[in-house]
Amino acid sequence: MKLTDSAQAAADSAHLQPIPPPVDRGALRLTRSYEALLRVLFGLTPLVGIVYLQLFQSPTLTFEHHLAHELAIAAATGVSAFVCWVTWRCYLSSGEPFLRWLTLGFLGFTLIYAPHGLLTRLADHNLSLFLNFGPSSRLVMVACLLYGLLQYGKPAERPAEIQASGFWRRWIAVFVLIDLLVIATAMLPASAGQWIRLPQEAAALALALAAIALMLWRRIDSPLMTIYTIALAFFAQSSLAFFLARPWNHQWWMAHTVFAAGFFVLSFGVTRAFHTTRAFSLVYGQEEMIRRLEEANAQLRRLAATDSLTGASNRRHFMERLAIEWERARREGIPLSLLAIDLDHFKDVNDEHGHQAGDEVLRRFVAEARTVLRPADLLGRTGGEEFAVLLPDSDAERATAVAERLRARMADTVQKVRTEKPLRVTASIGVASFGPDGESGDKVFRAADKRLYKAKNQGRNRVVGPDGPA
Ligand SMILES: Nc1nc2c(ncn2[C@@H]2O[C@H](COP(=O)(O)OP(=O)(O)OP(=O)(O)O)[C@@H](O)[C@H]2O)c(=O)[nH]1
Repeated sequence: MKLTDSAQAAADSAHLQPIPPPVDRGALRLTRSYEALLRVLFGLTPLVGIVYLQLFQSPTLTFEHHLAHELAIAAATGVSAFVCWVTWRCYLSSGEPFLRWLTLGFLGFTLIYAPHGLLTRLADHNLSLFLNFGPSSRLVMVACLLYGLLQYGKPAERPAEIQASGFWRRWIAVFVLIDLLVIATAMLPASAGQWIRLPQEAAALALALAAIALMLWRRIDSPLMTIYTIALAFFAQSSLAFFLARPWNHQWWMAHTVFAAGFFVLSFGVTRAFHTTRAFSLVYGQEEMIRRLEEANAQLRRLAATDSLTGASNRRHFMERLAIEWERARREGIPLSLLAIDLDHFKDVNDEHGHQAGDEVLRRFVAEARTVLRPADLLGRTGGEEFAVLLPDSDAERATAVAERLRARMADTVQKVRTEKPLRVTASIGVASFGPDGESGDKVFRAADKRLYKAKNQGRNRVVGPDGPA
């Protein structure tokens, strides 16, 4: 990647190490593939533990410890309530629709998961009442994460309006209703418990896999969304482990741990967003950041070089280019010429038709001039209604011919610029060349200006070159 001039200058002035030059394509492809593999391997790490326990755990080994479970669920609920609040703050700040659904996912999880801890002691009497809050909370959360993903990249919305519409209240009511539903279904015969728990676990697993597939399909790979995918992979594997587990056995505890790990990874992403842009889609990777900085730099340089009214080069940029082109012309022994242009009786346009009409005439002049000039020629606005053209690789004769074409184009152009009557604005042009008229930009400019005023004095709407009127 080439470091732009201004980025280089900024790096130099701050005594920073410049960005290293690009590495060869082969090495880049290899390291990128390895990085992709690392993500996959890291995302699938829990699977090793899950498969190991499935193959080798003793069916009689369990760890039934109610207090440990209560403490773990209390901590999980507390952390998820906190992360829900941070996500909500991000949403309020950025209005990113994705964050609305992420907040909702955490909110649903918190409200539905809490009774799972609170009712631990009932495990011996009604297993479903204790157990089934878990799969319901995971299913709700993953469904919100998937729906949020469908909202990813959509334009920001107004959080205050969403709040006023009763969105949050409605959903809190839905989550409380789900809690009541879990309680109601727990009253069914004990054998029904598994038929309620397992399909939910399977659905949570399927939705998490669908979300991962969607991420890959949409090729979303910003740093925070990579974290999001890894969290989804962990949630999917925790649902798998819960599916395979029996209450209190090691696979069951393993499933809790895998879910917690996914949760921690995701909440790390949330705090990253909170500390930076408060929008998941606006936290960029380093490579993208550098590309965006370079684009912004280029845009700034373009703006700094351009006259905002007409789009022609401004005086400063024109003079800079003049020095560069003159240096090149001298080195390579090629001709270089300059036109000094002034619109005729422009004051009258302003006085009779207004300043806005005058502005339009200036813009129109630049548009017309561009149709006459080559891409290599540089058109600059050097004053109010004064312009100049730098003509590389053109001697006085050729430059005079270009000037004449430009003059004729203006004289033939009838302008309809917010005026009742169409008007015609002509131009007077002075031509000078580097070498015959001087060896510096100043001298050549003065020569062209002198001829321009000669053109004015001779009646305007004409071109004066080194040999007199064209
Ligand atoms: N609309 C508009 N007018 C401008 C702008 N910059 C300068 N002018 C006007 O351009 C006019 C220049 O007038 P003069 O220098 O007297 O020249 P002129 O009327 O063109 O007469 P000659 O050059 O002698 O043909 C002034 O009225 C300025 O106010 C601009 O950006 N927009």
